[in-house]
Amino acid sequence: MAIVLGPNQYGKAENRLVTVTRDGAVHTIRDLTVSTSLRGDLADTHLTGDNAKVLATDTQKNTVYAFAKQAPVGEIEDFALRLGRHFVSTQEAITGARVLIDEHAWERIEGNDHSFVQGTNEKRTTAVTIDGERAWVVSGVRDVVVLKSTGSEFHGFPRDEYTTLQETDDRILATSVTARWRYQTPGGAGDRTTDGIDWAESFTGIRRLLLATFAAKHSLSLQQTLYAMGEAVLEARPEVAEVRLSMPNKHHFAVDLSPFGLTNDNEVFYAADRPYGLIEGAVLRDDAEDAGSAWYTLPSF
Ligand SMILES: O=c1[nH]c(=O)c2[nH]c(=O)[nH]c2[nH]1
Repeated sequence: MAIVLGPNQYGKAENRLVTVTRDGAVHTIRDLTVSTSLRGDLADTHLTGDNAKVLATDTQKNTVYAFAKQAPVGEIEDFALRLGRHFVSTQEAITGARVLIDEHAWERIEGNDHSFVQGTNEKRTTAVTIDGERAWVVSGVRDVVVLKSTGSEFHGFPRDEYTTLQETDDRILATSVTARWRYQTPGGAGDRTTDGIDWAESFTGIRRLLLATFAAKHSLSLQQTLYAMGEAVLEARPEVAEVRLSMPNKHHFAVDLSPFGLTNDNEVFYAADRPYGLIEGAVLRDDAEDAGSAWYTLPSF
């Protein structure tokens, strides 16, 4: 029996980066959380503590801030690709990189050039993986809290000795959507670029589709809604190979008001925060190109 080093990566997690761009008096801010991880020939540091091949996580952090100064950050996908390719092309021992970016939404306060409000906790995300010459881009959205007050049923499930849940043909359906979608590489599996995609337009279109489908789909289960949301994206967006969704069922229980001599016709609910059903799944094209390392170590999937 021998003990060997398994897969590993290392980097600086959750660098908080805020940029201000000035166009005269009008300021624009960007607010990102950037995590970098490097992979490669890193056995020495693990086995003997020889750090000759270890680009310090502190250096990785500094690179994030220096890059933000040297060129406009642009779309988070482009920024992540630039960072990942930089590490892989400048460090001989580093053969792969993973860059995660979450973008926090700020809205301008009406009528003011330099004041902003964080109106939602929602984040636009990307997870870029570089492996040698290849790049995968998995973008997404997190913490999109949605609720429909009708158009949701849940019945027909098995009843065993522990089942107490009542069947319902009208309930509140609420969830906090985490979605990630894997982009096809335009030239197929051998293509080293994903640079032909309009990331901002794609993000806006996909987000709109996810919300519109949640709203319009009459739901017999959150699982059915999840599949419909992924299917809608794949039907409309040829640039996407696969969609993965994680959707907690934020239960709303009708309160029993009978002790007070009152009826409750689906009007008064207790919004429970835990436990919650956790519904997760992937929807993909059956001819999707191989995912390679696109999802490897990604949180939640
Ligand atoms: O949409 C639902 N899916 C389930 O799997 C489930 N389980 C449960 O208790 N309620 C629900 N609702």
